[in-house]
Amino acid sequence: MSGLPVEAIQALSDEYPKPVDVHFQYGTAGFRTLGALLDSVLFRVGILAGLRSKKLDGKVIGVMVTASHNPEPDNGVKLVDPRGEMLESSWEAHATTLANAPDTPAFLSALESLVKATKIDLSKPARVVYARDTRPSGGALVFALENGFKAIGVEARNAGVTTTPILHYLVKAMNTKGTKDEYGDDSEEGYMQKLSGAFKKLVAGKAPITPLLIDCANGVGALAGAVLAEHLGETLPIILENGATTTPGALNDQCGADFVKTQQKLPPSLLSILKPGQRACSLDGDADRLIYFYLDERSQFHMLDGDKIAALVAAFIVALVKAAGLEGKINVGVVQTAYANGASTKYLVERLPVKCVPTGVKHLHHAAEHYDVGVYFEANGHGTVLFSPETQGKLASYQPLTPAQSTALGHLKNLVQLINQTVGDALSDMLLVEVVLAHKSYSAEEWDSLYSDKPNRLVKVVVRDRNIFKTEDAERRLVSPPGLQAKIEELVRRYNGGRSFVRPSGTEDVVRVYAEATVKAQADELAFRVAGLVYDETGGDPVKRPKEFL
Ligand SMILES: CC(=O)N[C@H]1[C@@H](OP(=O)(O)O)O[C@H](CO)[C@@H](O)[C@@H]1O
Ligand SMILES: [Mg+2]
Repeated sequence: MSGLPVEAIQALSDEYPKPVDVHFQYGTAGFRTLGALLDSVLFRVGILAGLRSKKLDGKVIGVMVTASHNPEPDNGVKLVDPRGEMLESSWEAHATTLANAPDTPAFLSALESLVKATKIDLSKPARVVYARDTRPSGGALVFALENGFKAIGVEARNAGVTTTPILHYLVKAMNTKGTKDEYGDDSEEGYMQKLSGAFKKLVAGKAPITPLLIDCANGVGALAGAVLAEHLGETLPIILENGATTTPGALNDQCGADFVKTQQKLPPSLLSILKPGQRACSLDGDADRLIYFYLDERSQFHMLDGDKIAALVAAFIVALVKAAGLEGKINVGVVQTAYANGASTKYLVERLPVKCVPTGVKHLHHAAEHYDVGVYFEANGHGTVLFSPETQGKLASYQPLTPAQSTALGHLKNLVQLINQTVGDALSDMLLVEVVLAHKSYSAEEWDSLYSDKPNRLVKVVVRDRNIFKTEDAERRLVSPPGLQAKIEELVRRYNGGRSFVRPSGTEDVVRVYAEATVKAQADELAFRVAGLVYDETGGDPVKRPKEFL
């Protein structure tokens, strides 16, 4: 026997039976499904988090209970590793195995195997910090999680109802506390002070900033946003809309970053509120995604997505590095996915190194770590800027030669404080955007004019088995089913400025088709042609063929 507290686990585990006929999978976003199905998963994740901490010598592990931009009845849970990054991938498989054990004896034996296989010393301490978003199912799920902690013996800290990025911040702050690399005070107040303090220094002496409207997706971003607004005071006047509400079903409904990005339109609740020319942004349900937008003088809606944020920010940092006299000593690079708008990629490659990686924050984050300063954003608004430890060291020891160099160096150092180094963070990214706009005296419209988005269309195709779809070249080409890629290319050639790719979703049981063309109607047509091709070539039922497919 490995020394697991079998009796304690057994007694509690019987209270959380695994629902039959449900297969759980720890995917890119952790476990995510209907909140009502997740009790057993949360209990088991409580134990898993304890074991992960023991494995890492008692370092603090984070647990976040959220389903992000999903509809309100969904919920989910993901683990955060000690530096504030996402769970190591080999443990994703362990999580899946534990969650699917059919009953308590099977669960116990899966635990025994895990402890043995990963050589966990159970006498080590276990420390975890956990939080949840505003979903109604969150309270009961946290209770199940806490029972998991109890069963294995975890020193657990409840961070309450907060954003995903704040939870990541807390994990890193707790693990670096008292060291020379202390990330910040390990409290929400510490997070607020760190961000607002850096922001105030960065905009000192700039023209007053006009009010920014924030659509909080009726979620937890409203709570953190209100605290942040107090810290910022007049330096950034904030108007919070779609705040945390108890209205059932309101979360992410007709609002939030995912709504704006996928619908490419204004949340209806802002129709009578947003004025032409005013800057606005949307957060998602756990405040780790950010999309900006504005109405022009004809009240036309314009969206500034993750690609536009990357372009704005990367160019700004490159200019600062140059102004500080660090050109050639600190290299800035950008990481995107195939979903990045072709116009953004064109804009960026003319200015700095750009890498394309498979979808999923994990891939972007790791690739960004290879640059001195790595800017990464998914088109959907999730991203951040990473300053490597060596770069931070260089900034600390560098001796500027002129006052102008000294000013630029100061800005770079403050950016390191402003930008969440653990994960994409809508509030931190929003402050970053506001800093750049203030420095460049840009309106939203001027920012938008850096480049014009190519018209594009994203379509979902329900197929018999999405596992037959295999890709290469950062998901831009299909290698399986055989022959399909050549047919897609044949279609793409017929469209002016055409680009299209097909990949299986990692979060939904669908295949996604993306298409771009010079003209919007052509982008739509190409997307629906490729969708039709994919459907027909993989045995889609002609009777159920969606009528918009061409
Ligand atoms: C086209 C798209 O937006 N895909 C999203 C979506 O992944 P899929 O694998 O495409 O389902 O969810 C991921 C997790 O939230 C996010 O990282 C990604 O950008
Ligand atoms: Mg999110």
